[in-house]
Amino acid sequence: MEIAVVGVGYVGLAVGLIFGEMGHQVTFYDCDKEKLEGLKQGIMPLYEPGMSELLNELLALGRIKTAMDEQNTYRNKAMIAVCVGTPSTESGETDLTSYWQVIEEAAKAANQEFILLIKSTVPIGTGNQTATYLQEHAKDKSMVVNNPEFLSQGTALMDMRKADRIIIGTVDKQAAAIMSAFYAPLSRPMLFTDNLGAELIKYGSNGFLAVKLSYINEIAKLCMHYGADIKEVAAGIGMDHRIGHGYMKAGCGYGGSCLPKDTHSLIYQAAKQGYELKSVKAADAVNEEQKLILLKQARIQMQGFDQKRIAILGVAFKANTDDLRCSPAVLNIKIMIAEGAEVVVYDPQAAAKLQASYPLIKRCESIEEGLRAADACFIFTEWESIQQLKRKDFARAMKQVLIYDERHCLDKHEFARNELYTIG
Ligand SMILES: NC(=O)c1ccc[n+]([C@@H]2O[C@H](COP(=O)([O-])OP(=O)(O)OC[C@H]3O[C@@H](n4cnc5c(N)ncnc54)[C@H](O)[C@@H]3O)[C@@H](O)[C@H]2O)c1
Ligand SMILES: O=c1ccn([C@@H]2O[C@H](COP(=O)(O)OP(=O)(O)O[C@H]3O[C@H](CO)[C@@H](O)[C@H](O)[C@H]3O)[C@@H](O)[C@H]2O)c(=O)[nH]1
Repeated sequence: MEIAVVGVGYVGLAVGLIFGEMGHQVTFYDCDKEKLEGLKQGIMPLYEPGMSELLNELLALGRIKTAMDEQNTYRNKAMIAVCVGTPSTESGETDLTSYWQVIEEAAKAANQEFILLIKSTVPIGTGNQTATYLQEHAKDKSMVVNNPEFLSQGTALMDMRKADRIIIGTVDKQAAAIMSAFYAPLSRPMLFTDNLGAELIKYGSNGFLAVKLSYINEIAKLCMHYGADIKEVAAGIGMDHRIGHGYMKAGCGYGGSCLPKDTHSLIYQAAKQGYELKSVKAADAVNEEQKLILLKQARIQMQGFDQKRIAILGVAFKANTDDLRCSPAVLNIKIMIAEGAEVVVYDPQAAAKLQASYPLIKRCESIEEGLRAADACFIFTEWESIQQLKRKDFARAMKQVLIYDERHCLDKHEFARNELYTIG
């Protein structure tokens, strides 16, 4: 099938590369032409494990093209996958400017029947509005399918190949049949629903994950009070098959481009229906507090951050990505700098991006260099190389062993009580 993938961010690239791997002809398009120029030469605009290799493999097979204009993007395509960003505004409302721009362009330029595949996360009702718009502006040419994406950054390709479920949201029987055949080679469970159902499944899933994580984070705070170990407590709770072990790692809360944005959007959308979504609001409030628990503790223990050298290990919002969007590390670093700290950052993928936005930050090429002569160390991202660290690695480099491990990376049994602090 000839497919256009519009928006080459974390989702667009994963979608395009997996569709290419499935044997389809993929044309990438983005308003950022630099990204497209790079892609053409096999250069990834972002870091995601396995993508660079797959891109170059598919380029060599001739399955990937890039288009520099709308005509080459939308003409002669049987499917148009919309993967542009849908950020939330201050109020929580979703900004759909990019999304509608793509729909309008597609309606104008498409010259044959196509499936409009909505991969971007869009507010409930957007699929139906899109169908109405395309009915008027691309008559008899289009079928709208909400096919929300559930990949997580860092494992994007595998999450698509081994998806827990593929949701096909459409009222068009022909489109449902096409999508069923399209995804059949992946042999994953499929659920067919209408557009509204698919949109609610996407927001409902992220809302649920946020609630689950904030719940275990609150139990972690109780553990702090009692002196219990949250890792053991979470393991025991998760052994109940109705609860499970996923999304049970307590720490400095959820960041990234999705959970914060999608929970805010869900709360906003519910409020517009006159409904207060109390559980998700509570999860959001817990998450806000969670990000600063250890900073507040450190501020007291260190008698302020002024003129203290603080080593930061990991700034990405999670391991195996270079993404800094809503990263708890960034918020903490900004506060430390404002309070006079000298901040030294190590992150194998995201440090350069951070330094570009905050030139006051010193970037290190190695963990050892970051820890050298530090008064304290904060761990914000569970990179493999950070999880492997031992007490001696800190002891030989730092002024003293004082670690705030926001992600439970280290083995607490190696450290004295006043050397290592965690949330729970
Ligand atoms: N990142 C994730 O893990 C993830 C997972 C599932 C769903 N989603 C959803 O997928 C969508 C994309 O997320 P992302 O993280 O890939 O975003 P991103 O910011 O990484 O990428 C979006 C891309 O769209 C491009 N773009 C913006 N406006 C455009 C336009 N008018 N025409 C062409 N290109 C345009 C941008 O230049 C950018 O390259 C969002 O709706 C998000 O909520 C994201
Ligand atoms: O047990 C856990 C799991 C996650 N997190 C944090 O939660 C945030 C989000 O993590 P994760 O869900 O793994 O990453 P995302 O790439 O943001 O993926 C989420 O958001 C995507 C966009 O909607 C969805 O597609 C995915 O299903 C959903 O997991 C990160 O800050 C993690 O550190 C924890 O603190 N503890």
